[in-house]
Amino acid sequence: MADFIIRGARVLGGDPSDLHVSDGVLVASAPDGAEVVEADGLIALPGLVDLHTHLREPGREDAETVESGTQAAARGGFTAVHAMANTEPVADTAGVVEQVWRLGREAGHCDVRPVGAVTVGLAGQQLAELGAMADSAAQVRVFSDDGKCVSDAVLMRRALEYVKAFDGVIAQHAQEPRLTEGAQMNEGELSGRLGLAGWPAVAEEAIIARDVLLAEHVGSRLHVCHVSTAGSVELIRWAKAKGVAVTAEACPHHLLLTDELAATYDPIYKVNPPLRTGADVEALRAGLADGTIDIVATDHAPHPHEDKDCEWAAAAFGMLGLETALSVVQESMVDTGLLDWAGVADRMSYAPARIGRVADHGRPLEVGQPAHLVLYDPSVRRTVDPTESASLSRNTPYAGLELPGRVVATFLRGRPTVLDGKLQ
Ligand SMILES: NC(=O)N[C@@H](CC(=O)O)C(=O)O
Ligand SMILES: [Zn+2]
Ligand SMILES: [Zn+2]
Repeated sequence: MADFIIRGARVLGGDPSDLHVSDGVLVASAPDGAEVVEADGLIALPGLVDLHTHLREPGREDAETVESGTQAAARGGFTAVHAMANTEPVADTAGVVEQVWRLGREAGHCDVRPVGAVTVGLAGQQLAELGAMADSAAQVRVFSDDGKCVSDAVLMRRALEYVKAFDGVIAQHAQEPRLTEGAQMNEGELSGRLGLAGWPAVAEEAIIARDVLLAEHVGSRLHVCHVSTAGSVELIRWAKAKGVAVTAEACPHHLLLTDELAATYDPIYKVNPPLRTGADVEALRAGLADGTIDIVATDHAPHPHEDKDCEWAAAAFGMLGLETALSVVQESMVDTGLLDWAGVADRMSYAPARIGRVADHGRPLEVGQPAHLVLYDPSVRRTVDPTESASLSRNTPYAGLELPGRVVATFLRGRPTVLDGKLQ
C-alpha cells in the first residue's frame, strides 16, 4: 500500500500542518519514499459519512448502481455511505443487504453500509427480519422504510423495541400518509396559486411528535430523516431537552432552496419532503448550528431523465446530492458564519458515523486512526455541470448555479479514491 505525506493541509480549518499516511493509517512519520501531496490552502476533514443515500441497486440500475453511486460519493468527499432499502427487491432480508454490502466492497470507492427495511417490502404490514440483517455480514444497524413512513404506531413501537437488542436505530421518513395523499409541494399560499396539491408541515411534525414519544416510552433510538420544517426543529429540540434518544438530519437542498422554485413547474425541484419556506430554511440552519439537528445527510435520490422530464405531477420525487453536499454546506452554513470547519466535520463525519454505528469512520485526523479523509478547496467557485457527474442520473437542482468549493482529494483507508478532482 502506498504511503503519503499530505503537505500543508489545514486540518479542520486550523493552521497548516502535514498529515502522514502509511498502510492505511495516519502515522507520525511516513516511511522514506512516501508520495507527497501538496495541500497548500486546502482544508482537511475526516472522510464524510452519509447516513442517507439511494444507490438504486438492485433493480433500478438505469438510475444508479453501487459502482456509479459510490463514485459520486467519493467525488463528494464521502468515505462511507448508508444505502437506503427502497430497492427492487427491497433490502428486507439478510440476502439483499449482504448483496449490496458485497457490491460496495467490490466497487471499492467508499464503504457501503446497507440500511435494512423496517417492514417486509416497505409495505408497512409486518416487521422484516431485522435481527438477521443485524447479524449478517452487512452488520445492519440503521433500519428505514424511507420513501414510505412507518405510519402504523404499533409496528413503529415494535420496531423500536426490537432494535434495542443490537443497538440499532429506526430512521423514520416522517410523512403522515392521509395528510399527504396526492401531495406535490409545500402546502401554503403558493401551492394554492400554482394549483399543486399541498404537503403540509403538520404531516411531518405529527409523525415526529408521535415517534419521539414512542422512542421515549420504549427507551430506544429514533432518527428522523430529512427534517424540513421549523416546527419539526422545535419538536426535536423539545424532545432532546427531555432526554429522548432522538437524532435528526437535514439535507443540503433543504438548507439552501425554497418552495418558490416550484413556480418554475420544473420537476427538478420536486422532492420529498418538499422544499419549504425561507423561514423553514432559517430554522433548519439554526437547528444544525446549535446541534438540534445532528447531521447533514444527502438523500441522494437519482432518477433517470424519463422520470423527471415530464409534467410536475407525473415526475418522481428526489434529487442528486452526493457531489454537491459539501459545497452547499459551505454556502449555507460556513460562509454564513453559522458553522466552522470543525462543526462541518462533526455534522458530516463524526455524528453520522456515531448514529450509524460505523466504528472505523468518523474518527479524528489523529495518529493511529484510519486514513479516511477529504482535501477540500474552499476558495474556488464553480458552476455545477450535471454532465460532469459520476452518477448515472442528471437530476441535480444546482445545474448552472455557482457554488463555492471543490473536493480535491478523497482518501479511503489511505488509498486515494479521488486525486486532483479525478476518480482514481
Ligand atoms: N427524497 C425523495 O424525494 N425521494 C427518495 C425517497 C425518500 O427519500 O423519501 C427516492 O427514493 O427517490
Ligand atoms: Zn424519505
Ligand atoms: Zn431518501
